[in-house]
Amino acid sequence: MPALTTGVGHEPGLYELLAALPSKLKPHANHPEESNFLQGMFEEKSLHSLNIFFFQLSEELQDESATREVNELLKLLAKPHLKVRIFLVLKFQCVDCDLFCVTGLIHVGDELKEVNGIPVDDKKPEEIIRILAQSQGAITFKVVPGVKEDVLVKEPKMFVKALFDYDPKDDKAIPCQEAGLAFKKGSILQIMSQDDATWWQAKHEGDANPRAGLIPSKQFQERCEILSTPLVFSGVGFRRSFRLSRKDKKTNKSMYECKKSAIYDTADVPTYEEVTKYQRQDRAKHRLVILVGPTGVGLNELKRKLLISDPQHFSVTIPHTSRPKKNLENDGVEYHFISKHLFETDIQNNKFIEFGEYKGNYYGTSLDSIRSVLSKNKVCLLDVQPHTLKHLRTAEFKPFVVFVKPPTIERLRLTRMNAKVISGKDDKGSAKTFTEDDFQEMLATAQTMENQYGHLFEKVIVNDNLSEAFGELRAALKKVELDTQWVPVSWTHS
Ligand SMILES: Nc1ncnc2c1ncn2[C@@H]1O[C@H](COP(=O)(O)OP(=O)(O)OP(=O)(O)O)[C@@H](O)[C@H]1O
Repeated sequence: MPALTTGVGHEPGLYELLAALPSKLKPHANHPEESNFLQGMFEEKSLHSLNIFFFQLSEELQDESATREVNELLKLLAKPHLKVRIFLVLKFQCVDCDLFCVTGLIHVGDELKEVNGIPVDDKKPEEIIRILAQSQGAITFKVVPGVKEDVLVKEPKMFVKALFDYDPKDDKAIPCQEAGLAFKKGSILQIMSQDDATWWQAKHEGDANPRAGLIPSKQFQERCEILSTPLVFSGVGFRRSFRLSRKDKKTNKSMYECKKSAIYDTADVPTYEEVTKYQRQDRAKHRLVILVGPTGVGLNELKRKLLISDPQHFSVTIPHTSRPKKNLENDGVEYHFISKHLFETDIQNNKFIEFGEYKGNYYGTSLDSIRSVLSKNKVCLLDVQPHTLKHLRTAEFKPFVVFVKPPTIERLRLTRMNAKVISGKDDKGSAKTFTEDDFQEMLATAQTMENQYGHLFEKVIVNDNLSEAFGELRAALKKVELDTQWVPVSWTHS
C-alpha cells in the first residue's frame, strides 16, 4: 500500500507535501512525459488554492449514495489497529478548475486508499500517476490518516481562548473559506490538530457538531497581524493616569501623571491563549476584580455602589503616599504614609503596580495593598490603566477584568447632564460639568482601549443607565465567584 512519506522526523503540511511530491514520485515515473506531467501538476497555481472540505465519517455513513465507501470504511474500521484513527474522509476542491479531490490536511504517513474511486492499495506509485494523468475534471483521493499513537486514545484536550475575531469569509489566505471556522474574541476553541504549520483544525468548545474547521495557526496569525499593523505611537492618551482608591472624594481624581507609557506593545500580538477550567474552592482567595475604562465613564461610581451594597464582601486598596500626613488622617486608613526615600526604593523594587507624582509627592498602589485585601477573604476592587493589566495577570491574582464602556454620545449628553467630572486640568482638581470635548475624548479613549486591550477584557459593561450597569456588574461578579471559568493554564499551575 503506498504511503505518503518523506524524510524521517519531518512532517510537512499540505503545501510542503504538495511541493515535495514531484521529486518524491519522480523516480517512479517510467517516461519523461509522466515526470513532466507531475511537475506541471504540482506547480499548478490552482492546486495551491485548493478548497478543503471535511466530511465526518458519520456523515458519510448516513449518505446512502456512498455505499461502496461505507463498506470500505467499515472494513477498515474493523481492523483493530485502524479503529480509532479512521475518522475523516476529507475532500478538497480546486476553485479554478473545479477539480474535486479527496484528502484532508495530508500528512506524512497517511495512506492513499483510492484515486477517483479506484482502489490503489496494491498499486505502485507509477500506476497511480498514470491514473492521475488520465483523469479529466474531478480527481478524488481517499486517504486514511496515518498512525499517531498520542491521538489514538483520546481526543486532543487543548483549549484556547481566541484573542481576535476571525471570519474565514474575510480571509483571502485560507485555502477554503467553507472549511474555515468563524469565531469571536473570547471564544473558547478546542484545538483538534496543530499538525499543519499554517492552518490548525478546531471546533467551538461544547459544540455538539464534531466537525472541525480550519483556523489560522498562532504563528501564522502573529505574522499576519504584525505585517498588517502599522506601529502607531498614538497621541490619544489615557488622560486619567491612574486612580487611587482613596475614600477622600476631593483627591480621588485625576491629579497624577502616570510614569508609565501607554504605547502599544507590539510584542504581544493577540492570537490564542491556552486556557483551562477553573473553579474557585470555598476557602480560596477571590479573583481580583479590575475595572478599566476612560476617565469619567463611571468607574468610581460603580465601585462606590459595590462597596455600599456589601461592605463585608467588597473592599478597595489603600494607596501609599510620600506627602506628610494631615491632622485628621490616620496612617493605613486614608493612605500608608511613607518617606520619599522609601517610596523611591519601593519603586525600584517593583512594589507598585501604578504610581505617580503630584506637587512633588508620590502616590501609588502597591501589590501588597492588593494582597492585604485578598488575604481578608474579600473581593478587591481595583481600577487601573489597561497597560498595567499584563503585570497583574498572574496565578496569584487571577484578575477578572471588566471594561466599562461609555454609551453613545447622544446617551452621554442625556444621562450625564447633571453629572460632574473632576477636572485634572486646573490645579484644584475641582468638579465641573462634562463638556462636549469630555464626551468626545471619553469615546475616543474607550475605542483606543478596546482596540489595544480588548482581548484582555472578560466582561464589557456599557454604563448607560447607572443602576442597570451596576446590576450587570453585580451579576457578573456573582457568576465569577460561583461558576467555573476558563482561565490561562499558567494560572492553575502553582
Ligand atoms: N450611568 C451614569 N449616568 C449618569 N451619571 C453617571 C453615570 N455614571 C457615572 N456618572 C457620573 O459621572 C461622573 C463621573 O463618574 P466617576 O467619577 O465614577 O467616573 P470615573 O470613571 O471614576 O472617572 P475619573 O477617572 O475621572 O475618576 C460622576 O458625577 C458620576 O456620578
